[in-house]
Amino acid sequence: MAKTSKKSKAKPTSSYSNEKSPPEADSDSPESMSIIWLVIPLLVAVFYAWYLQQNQNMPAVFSKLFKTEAVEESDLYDLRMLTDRTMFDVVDMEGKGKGLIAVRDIKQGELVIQEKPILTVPDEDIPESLLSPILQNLTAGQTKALLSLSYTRLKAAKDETVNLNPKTQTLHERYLLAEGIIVNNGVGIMHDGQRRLGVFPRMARLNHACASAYNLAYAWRVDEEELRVYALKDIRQGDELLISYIDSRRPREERIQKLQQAYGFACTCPTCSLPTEKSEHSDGLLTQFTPIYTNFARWYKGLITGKEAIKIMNELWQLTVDTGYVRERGRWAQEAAYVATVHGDETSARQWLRLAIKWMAIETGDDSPKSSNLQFTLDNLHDHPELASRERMEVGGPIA
Ligand SMILES: C[S@@+](CC[C@H](N)C(=O)[O-])C[C@H]1O[C@@H](n2cnc3c(N)ncnc32)[C@H](O)[C@@H]1O
Repeated sequence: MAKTSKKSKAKPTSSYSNEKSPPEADSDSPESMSIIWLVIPLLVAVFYAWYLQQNQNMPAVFSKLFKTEAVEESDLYDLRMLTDRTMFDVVDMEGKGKGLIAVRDIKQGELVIQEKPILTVPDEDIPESLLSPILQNLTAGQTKALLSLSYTRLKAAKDETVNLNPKTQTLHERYLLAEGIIVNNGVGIMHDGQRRLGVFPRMARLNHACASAYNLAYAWRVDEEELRVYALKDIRQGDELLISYIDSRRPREERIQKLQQAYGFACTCPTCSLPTEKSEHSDGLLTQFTPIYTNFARWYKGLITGKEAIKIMNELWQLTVDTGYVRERGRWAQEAAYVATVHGDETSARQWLRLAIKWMAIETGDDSPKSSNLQFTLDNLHDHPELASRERMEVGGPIA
């Protein structure tokens, strides 16, 4: 290459006709050396760019230069494309693999992720006969997205070694790898009235935190068949985006055991990392949720009055303040509104309904069926079929 370019280079014409042309420069001449010094860095740059491309680390703007038609489709699920980087980025987190970090402040109730599953399977044991055909029907991009996700266990036989290289593995090995990934990343959803596990490549990068430490809530939209993830709290730029994989209203030891069992990791979230005394205090509060709610629920059986039920609901609400666990507020306010409605206390019912609408919108979006139903109830309270259907009583509104 160096020689060709040198030969084609225009030489200065001599003004003396009898002057001989200088001999061709050989490869050790200063001219050819300078070209080599240009070519080597160029080759290194091209190789480095190729390497970044292969390892999904290349900034999106440069990656476009290297795209072929085949890569275009798979890039739909490529990590770079999964985030527009205006809200969050995918980064390596110490001890947790990858995770999502807010690249700007995110307001409580903001929609963070909206995503359709790349595959769904029944929420039970996933046999090879069921999964293999599903895997074969995935596009190249979906396969790439699926196989890039994390797993902690593979269903391989005791002495079986599994080739993890997607390019050379057998269909059986592909099944084992995909099964492990689905178990680790699948999200429970409803489809045609059946409980299934869906894989959502963006959502799958969200790490877990317990109790007050997570800042996102997710909701499945049955009609749209897509997952929505909302900010449960205001999130600051640089904070990790976190959801809860389990019901974390239980003592630390139980939470850690459950996460280890189901997802194969020892939780190191801020709630699980509290010093012993603080952790015991936190456990004491978290374990009060269930008995307090059970006490409230006695109203449904007529075992306590509406006034007593609302008093208990206010205790429950106070517990959400004390623990920072706010995940169920929408539903609990809705239940309190129902108590007030049934006892004909319209003023309290409206107060609870407004609170329920606020929290349901934060948790599931203001256009969700749950939010719309609550708004409908508020707008049509007079026509509620159960209005004042039990003894009329001033039950009381929210104290918070
Ligand atoms: C659904 S994936 C989350 C994204 C994952 N970190 C990745 O790199 O793709 C679940 C896995 O993330 C890791 N993980 C999630 N939350 C964690 C936590 N609080 N502490 C330690 N590891 C965690 C565990 O390896 C877990 O099996």
